[in-house]
Amino acid sequence: MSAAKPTVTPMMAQYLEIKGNYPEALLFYRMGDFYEMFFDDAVAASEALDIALTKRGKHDGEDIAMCGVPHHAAENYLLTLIRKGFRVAVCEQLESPEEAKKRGYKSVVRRDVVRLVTPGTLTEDSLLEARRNNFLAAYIEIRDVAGLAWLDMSTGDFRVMELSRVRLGPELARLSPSEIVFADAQFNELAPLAEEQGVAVSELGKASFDSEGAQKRLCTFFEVETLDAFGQFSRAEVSALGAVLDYLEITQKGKLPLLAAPVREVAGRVMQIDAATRRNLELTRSMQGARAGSLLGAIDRTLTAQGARLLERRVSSPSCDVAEISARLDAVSVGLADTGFLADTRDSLRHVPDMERALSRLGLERGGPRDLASIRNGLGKAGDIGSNMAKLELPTLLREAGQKLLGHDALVDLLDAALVAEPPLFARDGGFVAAGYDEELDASRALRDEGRGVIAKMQADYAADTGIAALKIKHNNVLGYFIEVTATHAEKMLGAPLNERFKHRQTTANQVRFTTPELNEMETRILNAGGRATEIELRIFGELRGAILAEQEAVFAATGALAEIDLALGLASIAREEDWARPSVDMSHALEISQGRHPVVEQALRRQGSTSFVPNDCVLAEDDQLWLLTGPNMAGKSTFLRQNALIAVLAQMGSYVPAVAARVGIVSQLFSRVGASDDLARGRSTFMVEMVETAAILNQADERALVILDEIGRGTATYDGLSIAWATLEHLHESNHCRALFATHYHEMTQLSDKLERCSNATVMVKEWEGDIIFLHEVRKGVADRSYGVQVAKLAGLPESVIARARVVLDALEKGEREGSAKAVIDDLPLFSATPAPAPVKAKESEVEGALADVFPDELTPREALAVLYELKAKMAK
Ligand SMILES: Nc1ncnc2c1ncn2[C@@H]1O[C@H](COP(=O)(O)OP(=O)(O)OP(=O)(O)O)[C@@H](O)[C@H]1O
Repeated sequence: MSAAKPTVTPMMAQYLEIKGNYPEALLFYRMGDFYEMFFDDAVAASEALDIALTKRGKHDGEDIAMCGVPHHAAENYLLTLIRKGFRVAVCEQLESPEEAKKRGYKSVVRRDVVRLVTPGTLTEDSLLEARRNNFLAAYIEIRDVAGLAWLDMSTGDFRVMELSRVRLGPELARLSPSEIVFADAQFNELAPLAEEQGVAVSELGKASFDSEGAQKRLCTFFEVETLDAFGQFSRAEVSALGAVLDYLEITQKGKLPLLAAPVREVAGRVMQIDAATRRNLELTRSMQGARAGSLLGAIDRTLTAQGARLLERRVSSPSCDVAEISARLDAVSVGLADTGFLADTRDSLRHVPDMERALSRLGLERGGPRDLASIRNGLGKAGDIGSNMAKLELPTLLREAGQKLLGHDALVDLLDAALVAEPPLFARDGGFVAAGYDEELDASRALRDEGRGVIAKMQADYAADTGIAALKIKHNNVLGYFIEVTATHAEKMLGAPLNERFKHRQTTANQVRFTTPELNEMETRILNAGGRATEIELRIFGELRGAILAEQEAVFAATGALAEIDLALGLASIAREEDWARPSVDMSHALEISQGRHPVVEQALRRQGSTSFVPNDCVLAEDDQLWLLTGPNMAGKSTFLRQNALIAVLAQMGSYVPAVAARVGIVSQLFSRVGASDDLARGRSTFMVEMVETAAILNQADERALVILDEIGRGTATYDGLSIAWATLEHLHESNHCRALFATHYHEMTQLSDKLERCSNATVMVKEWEGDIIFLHEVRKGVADRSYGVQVAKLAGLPESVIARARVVLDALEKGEREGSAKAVIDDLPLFSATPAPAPVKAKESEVEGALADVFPDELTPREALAVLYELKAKMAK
């Protein structure tokens, strides 16, 4: 007796075979109008998507878990799954069930995966953030050299650079790709580096990274004999570029997007900023991870998605090239000088859609009629902007950008003539080609619409002939057109003489359905006309798409130019709104900022309606490179430190800066560290993190570096901390020779300025008034007299008894220090409870308080209340 053979249905066999090729991904298996998932995929997806888990048949005697999502709503589900870290293999039906049946009664519909959806390979607007690039990267180490290539598939931007392992983290922080691909042999070692920064990791076999294969792949793709046409690439760079391309081939199943020729980025061309510094300075994300509250959020006045993406790239990668920076600044200055140009151009930019992404979807055969319309509208506006710019005297960057906007008239005219104003999303629905564009289409549409009119007339005639007023002609996908009456009229319709004319088709619970030969004939005519219309529209869609793709390079150039113009004018707008100044950028070692402000804090203070921001100077020069900043807590030390770093970033990205004047000698590396910030996620103690980060600075900072250190050393015991801070400052001065701003609470360190010739002291001023402190937020050369920590604690609402006790302990400690033995004095201190609470310092009653004491609000009329308010305000002003 043989054991019952496990039965696998042909469909399940097909499923298992396809799934076997994509073990890492969830398989979306198309069945009719649904994508179904089975087995473990179903369990994982139902949990991630919060949808019902059901069963379908058995496999090896076990129930098969199943869940599904409707095909038309798949994008939303895909988004959720990708966000939750899944990859999804989309498996479609490649033929209709009828076609399958022709091959034999039991044939299963042919299916295969048409696309592997991963975080780095998205192109749909609904799956992407419009204002951010979505990069896919590949990294490979070949001996001591590594190559990093990255690509935004939705815009076609393709870049590569050579680097060493230590630079991988900082570069990932700069680019923040969504996904990175490593070679399988290096995967385990490298994946944690990327995952630490929230980048999804994927692996590819050795062959994908093989430099010879990669070279061939790239040449074939770009249709060139050798890559030299694009520049000189090292082996590692070619490998990384080739791997990106291979990953696209694998995930897109051969349908490759439009890619710009690869551009080599040279190390040293942009300011190096590591991950911790980016976080700390909140360049593109605030500490909470949002765009709002970051430098990027505060300065973004761009109006197009492509402009916003360019802005983020610029903020992330400030330039080190003086000529490039000046060219960008020239462009911004035009926007400030010519307000008419600024306003007109920005009005047009407001209507420019995301052409970059529309173009890449069209390239991938994923586009729809709206993408055609985006190109039409975008190029149309581009033409307006371009011809306006052609009339003006403009600096090089804007002049060249303006030229790229022109010359698209033929394409715009074609699209204008062919498309309706607001086309539908999907080509298959038809209705996007404008009337009058194609004669045959117009004729088919007329026939189809006429047919619909004839049906309406038929319904009226049948109702009259049968005497059944409620008779209707309806349509569904199963029966096509049919005549429907309620069950109450069934007898009449089924009996003579009507049964001669009306053929019964279906009886449902409440209705009976019929047809007639005339109706059948009409239906065929309508279907043919409708089908023909759709066919023609799809053909026209293909032609329009072809016409756009034939000019893809010029269209890409136009989108790039629009981004550049939008960015320059966006920066001009913020400079105007916030009264910023044009920085002078040169190759000196200066950082001279006159009346600088912190762009984000200044805006926040204004929003809160509190005091206005106090501007401050910072003058670092060849002979005064290090400022040691002391001052009470809350005085504004951190704000001052950061604002100077941000001004350097802004200046070098080509923006005006929040200051009255600024001179920035190119900063090649920017470091910013704050003492004792927690990094529990990485499992390192606070102090350890602080030291690891400080070590990185001391080992790397060169003469062009700008280093911002905020209370380094505070994470450990006082004397250890002081010693480390001391030695760090000495090292910066003696070995790194870089510019640095160093904030500390260790007043002992202020003596260092006597010893270190290029180091000086600065302090943030406060005023003491009747036992309280008033923050002036003014930075001056000199030394803070003390910390005022106790006063700040009082402001924070520490209990009065604790404040009093702290004062006593502080006095004793200071006295001990003066007398050389803190311990002896502390031993003499009476215990907490024994300390008599000193009488609270009674502040003198102010004039306003005196006047207020005499006011009884309940007895005032509104007018009197207003008068009192004016009076009080006048007293305050005295
Ligand atoms: N120049 C300024 N003008 C107006 N307000 C300021 C200025 N600088 C700082 N502030 C305000 O003071 C607050 C404290 O500033 P900041 O955190 O820089 O102080 P700090 O000296 O670094 O304090 P701590 O030593 O406690 O870290 C800020 O949140 C800001 O609202």
